Amino acid sequence: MKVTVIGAGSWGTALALKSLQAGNDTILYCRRPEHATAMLRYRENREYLAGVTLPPTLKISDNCRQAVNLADVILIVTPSVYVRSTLMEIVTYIRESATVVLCSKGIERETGKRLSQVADEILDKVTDNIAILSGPNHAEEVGRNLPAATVVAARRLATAEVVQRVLNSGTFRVYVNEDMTGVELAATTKNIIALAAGIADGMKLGDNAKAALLTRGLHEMTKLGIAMGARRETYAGLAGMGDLIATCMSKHSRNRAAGQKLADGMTMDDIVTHTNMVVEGFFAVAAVYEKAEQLGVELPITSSLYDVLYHQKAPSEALWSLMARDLKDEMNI
Ligand SMILES: NC(=O)C1=CN([C@@H]2O[C@H](COP(=O)(O)OP(=O)(O)OC[C@H]3O[C@@H](n4cnc5c(N)ncnc54)[C@H](O)[C@@H]3O)[C@@H](O)[C@H]2O)C=CC1
Ligand SMILES: O=C(CO)COP(=O)(O)O
Repeated sequence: MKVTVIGAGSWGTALALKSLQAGNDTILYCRRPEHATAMLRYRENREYLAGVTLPPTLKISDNCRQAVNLADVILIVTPSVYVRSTLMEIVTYIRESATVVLCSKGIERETGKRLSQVADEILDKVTDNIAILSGPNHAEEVGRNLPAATVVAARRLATAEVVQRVLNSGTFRVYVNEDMTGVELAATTKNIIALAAGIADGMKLGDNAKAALLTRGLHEMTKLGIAMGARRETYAGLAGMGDLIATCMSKHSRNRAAGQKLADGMTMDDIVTHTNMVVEGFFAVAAVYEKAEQLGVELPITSSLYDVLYHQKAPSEALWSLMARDLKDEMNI
């Protein structure tokens, strides 16, 4: 198959390598010509995935039309805030009925739409073969060929199965799932819990507190998912519990690291200024908080983070407010 990856950040680069390994003719499209030139010169993405060699068979291009025009499968791997503008840019070049796979983790803040809904809106006349890819997948490990599993969701199983066959290889096991809503929302909300996990690490709250946070975090993720039409079981899968564990425990997670910096007293603006990498949780907290308010769903951890990020509440104060909430039945949704 001809596969084009849009977005040469760390995850786009790792996915392009997986596609190549699975035997596809693969192009990594890069928006900035100077970044494409550097990757071609060094055969390495020094800016976002240093230390991983890009084989000569991986095509690197800064020509959007050429990269998109002939592709059977297009992976969109930009930060979620750029998914709409990226789709608007490529829509005129996409082949009819091509498969478009959204690999970003987030929802659109302005509209509260899931990324697949944004894609439906923009690609309406071109293709309805739209899929979502998510799972416990840090680019630093996938790019170094360590074994990993992921899940692809689509409205029609056949669409997800195309992507499964295209990306599966000996080191990257691809599952399918028909619950697009659940996979997308789990991918978005686990980043919020990872920020909180980073705060817990930064405050040295211990393993018991972190385990409680992940468990109640998964409950909160599931609660929002069910309110928005997701299946509960998806949250026990790779995109739910799997990615929650990977992101909350990993030294690679930018969201967890950002939480740790919040606990050390840095503000969200300071953190964003000091990194070229995306911290999706920052966008997700605001987008999910607003969505939950509209739906009347109570999300205590998300609301606490909203106060920390947007109302300068001290993380310690947010923690003690969470501990002092009304007593509950664990299983109440
Ligand atoms: N890094 C990882 O391990 C994983 C990341 N993801 C998701 O993939 C998405 C992309 O993340 P990363 O590859 O980590 O990004 P990154 O933080 O490594 O790189 C930032 C990316 O943003 C792009 N960018 C900056 N300004 C842009 C604009 N105006 N328009 C389009 N693109 C622009 C850059 O070219 C670069 O590709 C995110 O939604 C992230 O949550 C998902 C799984 C794993
Ligand atoms: O989604 C990811 C791992 O599955 C990447 O997480 P971070 O953005 O926190 O690094």
